[in-house]
Amino acid sequence: MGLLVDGVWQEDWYDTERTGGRFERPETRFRDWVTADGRSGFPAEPGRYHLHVSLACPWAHRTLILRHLKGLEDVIDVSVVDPYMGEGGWHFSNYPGASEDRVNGCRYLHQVYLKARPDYTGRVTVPTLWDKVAGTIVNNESAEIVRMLNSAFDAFGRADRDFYPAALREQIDRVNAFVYDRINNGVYKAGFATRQDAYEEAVGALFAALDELEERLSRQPYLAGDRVTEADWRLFTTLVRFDPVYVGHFKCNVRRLVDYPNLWAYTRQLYQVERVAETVNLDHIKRHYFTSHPMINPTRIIPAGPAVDYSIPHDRGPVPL
Ligand SMILES: N[C@@H](CCC(=O)N[C@@H](CS)C(=O)NCC(=O)O)C(=O)O
Repeated sequence: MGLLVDGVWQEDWYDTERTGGRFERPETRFRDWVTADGRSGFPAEPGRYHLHVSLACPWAHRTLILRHLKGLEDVIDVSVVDPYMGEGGWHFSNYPGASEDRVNGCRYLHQVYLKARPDYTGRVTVPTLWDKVAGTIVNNESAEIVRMLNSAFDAFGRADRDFYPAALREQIDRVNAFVYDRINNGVYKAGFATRQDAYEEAVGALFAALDELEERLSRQPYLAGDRVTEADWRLFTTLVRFDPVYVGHFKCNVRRLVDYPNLWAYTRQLYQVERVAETVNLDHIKRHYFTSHPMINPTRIIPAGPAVDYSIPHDRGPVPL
């Protein structure tokens, strides 16, 4: 666990002392865009871009789901890091489900960052979108990568599927902001808090938000209305980790996902969409969280349960894509 400072790797965790025990997520640094017309300098082309992901990571998981649903598996290839993030940070290995770095042959993800920017200062995170032609990271912000996958590669993928439709953008942006702050990042704010009041603030906001969405999903099928959008996939990757990891490891235990009838059925509904289940690797998910945060789980023991069956039928109907 650590970060790069002026191109040098340092073992260091987030300094929550500075922020009253609160976890504050730093801004991501690589923010260029792949576009269909290439005016950004990064034209969409099959085989040119590569994703470095962790199957454990909810942010990277969003990009894998969009890549799959947009039919881009043969257009954008992927390298998968080992679930254990220890000294040196994320690394590539032959652990089942992980891979080598298929583009640069690096052992550590931080070496990929250094190839892009030799004097880089900042965290070394997944996902990253790598450009093989320019030899650099285009973007390492999942929310933006998801948007690129949704439209920039339409000449090569499922242009008929749109998860950010113009008519719903305002609703999507609004619900994304709420879900990001209170739920996606909310579980991290609870889990990485180092003071009681910071934890209580985060966990209270998290469960108030889940209660609100539980009620919303009793009235409408998806977060932005009648059709599934990126907002749903962004929430899904946190919900699918909730009972196996966040309830215990991040102390988000006021209620479990399975205690929310609508959210639980909705999670199963999204899980059961064509081959989305293949993007969910519970071994990587549990192994990563329980072994990589020794300040939370110093024994690194991975709990045996809970048994959560996402394939149980639900009554919310098939998802129109
Ligand atoms: N804002 C980024 C966050 C990505 C992120 O924090 N990924 C985590 C894994 S779940 C990571 O790589 N953490 C390593 C670190 O913070 O050192 C995004 O959405 O892409």
